[in-house]
Amino acid sequence: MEETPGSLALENVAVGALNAVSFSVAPGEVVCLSGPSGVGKSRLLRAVADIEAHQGAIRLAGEAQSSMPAHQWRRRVVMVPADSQWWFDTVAGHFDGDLPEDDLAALGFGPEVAGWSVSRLSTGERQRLALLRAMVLEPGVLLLDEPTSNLDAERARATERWLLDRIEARRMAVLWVAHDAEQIARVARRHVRLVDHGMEVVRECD
Ligand SMILES: Nc1ncnc2c1ncn2[C@@H]1O[C@H](COP(=O)(O)OP(=O)(O)OP(=O)(O)O)[C@@H](O)[C@H]1O
Repeated sequence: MEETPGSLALENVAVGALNAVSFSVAPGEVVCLSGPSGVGKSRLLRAVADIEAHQGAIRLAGEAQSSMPAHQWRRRVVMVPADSQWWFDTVAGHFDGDLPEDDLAALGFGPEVAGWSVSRLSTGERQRLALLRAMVLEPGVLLLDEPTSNLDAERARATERWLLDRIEARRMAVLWVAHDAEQIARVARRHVRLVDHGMEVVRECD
């Protein structure tokens, strides 16, 4: 398999009912993952994040997941699940240091959001703040599980632009689960569709 230096590579990964999933994602590239409900998209992301048991090889910049302590892998490979978890009372408690104001503004927040109680956040607010929380960690790989699913169309487009801008600037390799064909066409040049027990590459441009 062709592998760009620094890329995320999956080779014959098997998790749950999925088998033989092989592809790679270059730094700064977004690859979309789609497929019917229950096919295993979230489980595949969890396998890449090293939080779900799986078979096959997963490498980042040539280093195997299996050769690295999990906490070290998870510093470099960060997942934003569809339902984010929050542990502290306030938004600020989940960030080291100040929340970056330009990112907050791009996501539709003012600086006061830092002091907000997590319990008051709407689903869409939680979703956007979970994306920011992951982004400020500056991982090498970002795993996004339907990152705009709880947002209205206008906010979804603004969040999508912010994500693409930061992904390109920080050269992250990104796996992005999406259902909307128009969003997939906007954000990714490559699209991997998971099907019963495996995968097919739907679209690949140079
Ligand atoms: N820990 C687990 N053990 C056994 N089966 C599981 C586990 N987690 C998920 N599953 C099952 O594996 C299948 C794939 O789940 P997954 O959450 O990856 O689907 P998905 O493709 O992300 O679906 P959706 O689009 O609905 O979110 C489902 O049938 C689910 O019930």
